This record gives sequence, C-alpha cells and structure tokens, in this order.
Amino acid sequence: MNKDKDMKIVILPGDGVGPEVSAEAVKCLELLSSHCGLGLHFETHAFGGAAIDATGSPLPDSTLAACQGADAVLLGAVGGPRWDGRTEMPEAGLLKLRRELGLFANLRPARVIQGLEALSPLRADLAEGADVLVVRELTGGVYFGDRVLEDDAASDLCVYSRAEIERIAHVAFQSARRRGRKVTSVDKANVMATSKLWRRTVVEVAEHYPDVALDHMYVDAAAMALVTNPRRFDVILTENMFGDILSDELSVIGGSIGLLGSASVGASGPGLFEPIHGSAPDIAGLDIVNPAGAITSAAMMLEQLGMADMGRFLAEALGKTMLGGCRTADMGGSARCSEFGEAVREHLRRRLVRYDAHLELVTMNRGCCA
Ligand SMILES: NC(=O)c1ccc[n+]([C@@H]2O[C@H](COP(=O)([O-])OP(=O)(O)OC[C@H]3O[C@@H](n4cnc5c(N)ncnc54)[C@H](O)[C@@H]3O)[C@@H](O)[C@H]2O)c1
Ligand SMILES: CC(C)[C@H](C(=O)O)[C@@H](O)C(=O)O
Ligand SMILES: [Mg+2]
Repeated sequence: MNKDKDMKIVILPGDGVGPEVSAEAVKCLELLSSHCGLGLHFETHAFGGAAIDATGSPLPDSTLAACQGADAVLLGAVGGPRWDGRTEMPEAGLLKLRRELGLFANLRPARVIQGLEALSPLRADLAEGADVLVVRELTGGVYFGDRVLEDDAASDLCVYSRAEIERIAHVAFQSARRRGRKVTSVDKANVMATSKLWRRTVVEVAEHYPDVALDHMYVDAAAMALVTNPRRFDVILTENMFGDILSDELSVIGGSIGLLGSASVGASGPGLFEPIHGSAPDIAGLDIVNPAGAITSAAMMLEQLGMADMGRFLAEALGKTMLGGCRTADMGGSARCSEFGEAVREHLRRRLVRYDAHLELVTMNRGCCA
C-alpha cells in the first residue's frame, strides 16, 4: 500500500505506564508503516503530569497546536499521585484536549475473545460471545459543567443540550447498523432532568433508524446486567460520566482493563486514540503493564485513517499473541510488556509476508490477463 499523502501522528506518552504502552503501540505502527509504505510520521509531545513538570501546564500550547495539526493523536495515559490535589491536575489537560478537538464521541469496544473465555471472571456460559460497544458522549455533562468548591459545600453542574444528545445518538445508531442492530440507551431518567431529555431525544433519533432495535435501561440496572448477562447488549449509548464508569466495569469481562482501546472522534479533524485504563502508578516502570489496549487503539486509529486492512492485521496479531499463550500478569501470564509487544510484532511480520505473497500473486495474475 502506498499512500498519496504522509500522515502526521502525534504521540502523547503522558505519565505512569503511558510511555510504556504507547511505545509498544508505536513500534507496531512503525513496522506496518515501513513495511507497507504507509507514510506515517511520528512526533512526540509533552502532556499531562510530565508536561506540568516541564512547563507548568498539562496541555502546553505547543502540544495543543501539534494535535490540531495532526492526522491523529495516540495517547498513553495521564495522572498519578504525584500531581493529585494540584490546582491544575494532569486530567484537566485531557479534558481540555478532548474539548478543543471537539471529540464528542468516544467508542470503547469490549469482547470476550473466542478461546480465552477462561480468562474472564464471568462464568464461561455467561462470557462466551459477549461483544459490546460503549458509545460514550465525551464533551458534555457533569465533566464540563460549572463547579463550585467551598469549605462546607460543593457542586458540579450537569448540562446537556438536545443537539449534543442528537449527534452522539446518531453515532450509536450508525455503529449498531454495522454490528448487531441494537442500541441500549443507558440513563437515570427516574431521577435526573438531563436523563429525561436524553431519553426523549434518543427516542426521536431512533425514528431515523427503523432497522435498529432500541431499549432503555437505568444505569444501576445496566451495571448489574453487564456482569450477569453481557450478551444482552450490542451498542450501549450513554452520557459522559456513566460511560466512564460502565466501560471500566465492562473491560474486565475479557479478563483485564488492560485490553480495551478507544477512539474519540468529532465531526472533523484528528481523532484521539487511547487505552481506557489510567496511568496505573502501582505498576509503572516495571515493564509488566499490558499494552494490548494501546495496541488496540493504534489498530482503531489505522481504521479511522482509512487503512482498515492494516488495522485488522494488527488486531489479528494481537489476538494470536494472546491465544498463543503470551500474556501479561493481569491476564494470568508472565510476559513482560516489551516481550508481549515483540510477540505481537512477530505475528504481524508473518502476516505481512503472507500479504506480500498475495499482492505478488495479484500482480502476476494481472500480468497474465493483460
Ligand atoms: N485516559 C487516561 O489517561 C486515564 C484513564 C483513567 C485514569 N487515569 C488516571 O490514572 C491514574 C490512576 O488511576 P486508577 O488507579 O484509578 O486507574 P488505572 O486504570 O490506572 O488502574 C486501575 C488498576 O488497574 C491496573 N491496570 C490498569 N491498566 C492496566 C494495564 N494496561 N495492564 C495491567 N494492569 C492495569 C492498575 O495496575 C490498577 O491496579 C489517576 O491519576 C487517574 O486519574 C487516566
Ligand atoms: C482521567 C479521566 C479524566 C478520564 C475520564 O474520566 O474520562 C478517564 O477515566 C477515562 O476513562 O478516559
Ligand atoms: Mg475512565
């Protein structure tokens, strides 16, 4: 594959395990890019706690400008106890980046890999075949409402407009069309005004998708059903805070939070690709973190950049690595983060050899027929 245009990928390693997982993902991308002529160019920028230490800000202007001028952004993770309680924490940089890039849709797929059901904490008969996509609204709700913190009282305002709900609902219904054709909208409409508007608006948007089934659940019941009956879900459509919490819960059905990647996209401009886990300070620097979520995020990035085949090769190499028994400690194995990443790349190299042979055959056949 030779792309017409070079692509700029901004890497934000961040804090804790962020640099470790993003390094493995980047090495996979470099391998694909050099082998297949994808024209990916990588630029690393300071972000999060590391940027606070270097510049005083978690999202320096130069980092934001680089992200705005990129084709895609790949992030490790931010935060850690070292910066807890600061006036401006590393996490504030992440929220600002999502907002500045207009990344209102956060897609978090989770599934139990066939053959790895035993790694799920769920009973095998419950885990088998579970495959859920969380579509999380990412730039509204309580994350972005006014906050007041006084000595004896505090408040966080939760606001949603109809337009914000409509656009994320369209993303969920369109995703369902490519998957199992069912959307479960999760809210707290028995209590919250934002959830009442959410439910009403989702019902209206659903009229444009008569081929997609829609049901509604309260978030507390959904939290239970995710671990008692995950197969009842296809696409979960939910607001910012509920999506944050439910996706961490959902991540463990496959065996570990370390498995999940995510894509955050807006109406236009670069997407942001990041594992859903945090900076895992308890295991940072030990080379034992699971980089699968970061590698999955890189595969999602390739798909979004129009290189779906390459994304599929990377996702397949990741699956083969785990099915072949190479697993990090969180998955019950003993592989180091770097060993796991290298095993993925070895599977990728083998896949690319077969791909080259296929391309050669196609070229030869064309020659014969010309
Ligand atoms: N997108 C992000 O950058 C992001 C996401 C979540 C949390 N955070 C931040 O990360 C910091 C730590 O948060 P936390 O401890 O609540 O959550 P966390 O996700 O970092 O860790 C929770 C637990 O899961 C384990 N874990 C996480 N990822 C793993 C992986 N890939 N492989 C193996 N084990 C893994 C950790 O060791 C820890 O025991 C906080 O500052 C938080 O705000 C950042
Ligand atoms: C670090 C934090 C601000 C972030 C969030 O709550 O969105 C994280 O938990 C996530 O899931 O990406
Ligand atoms: Mg989270």
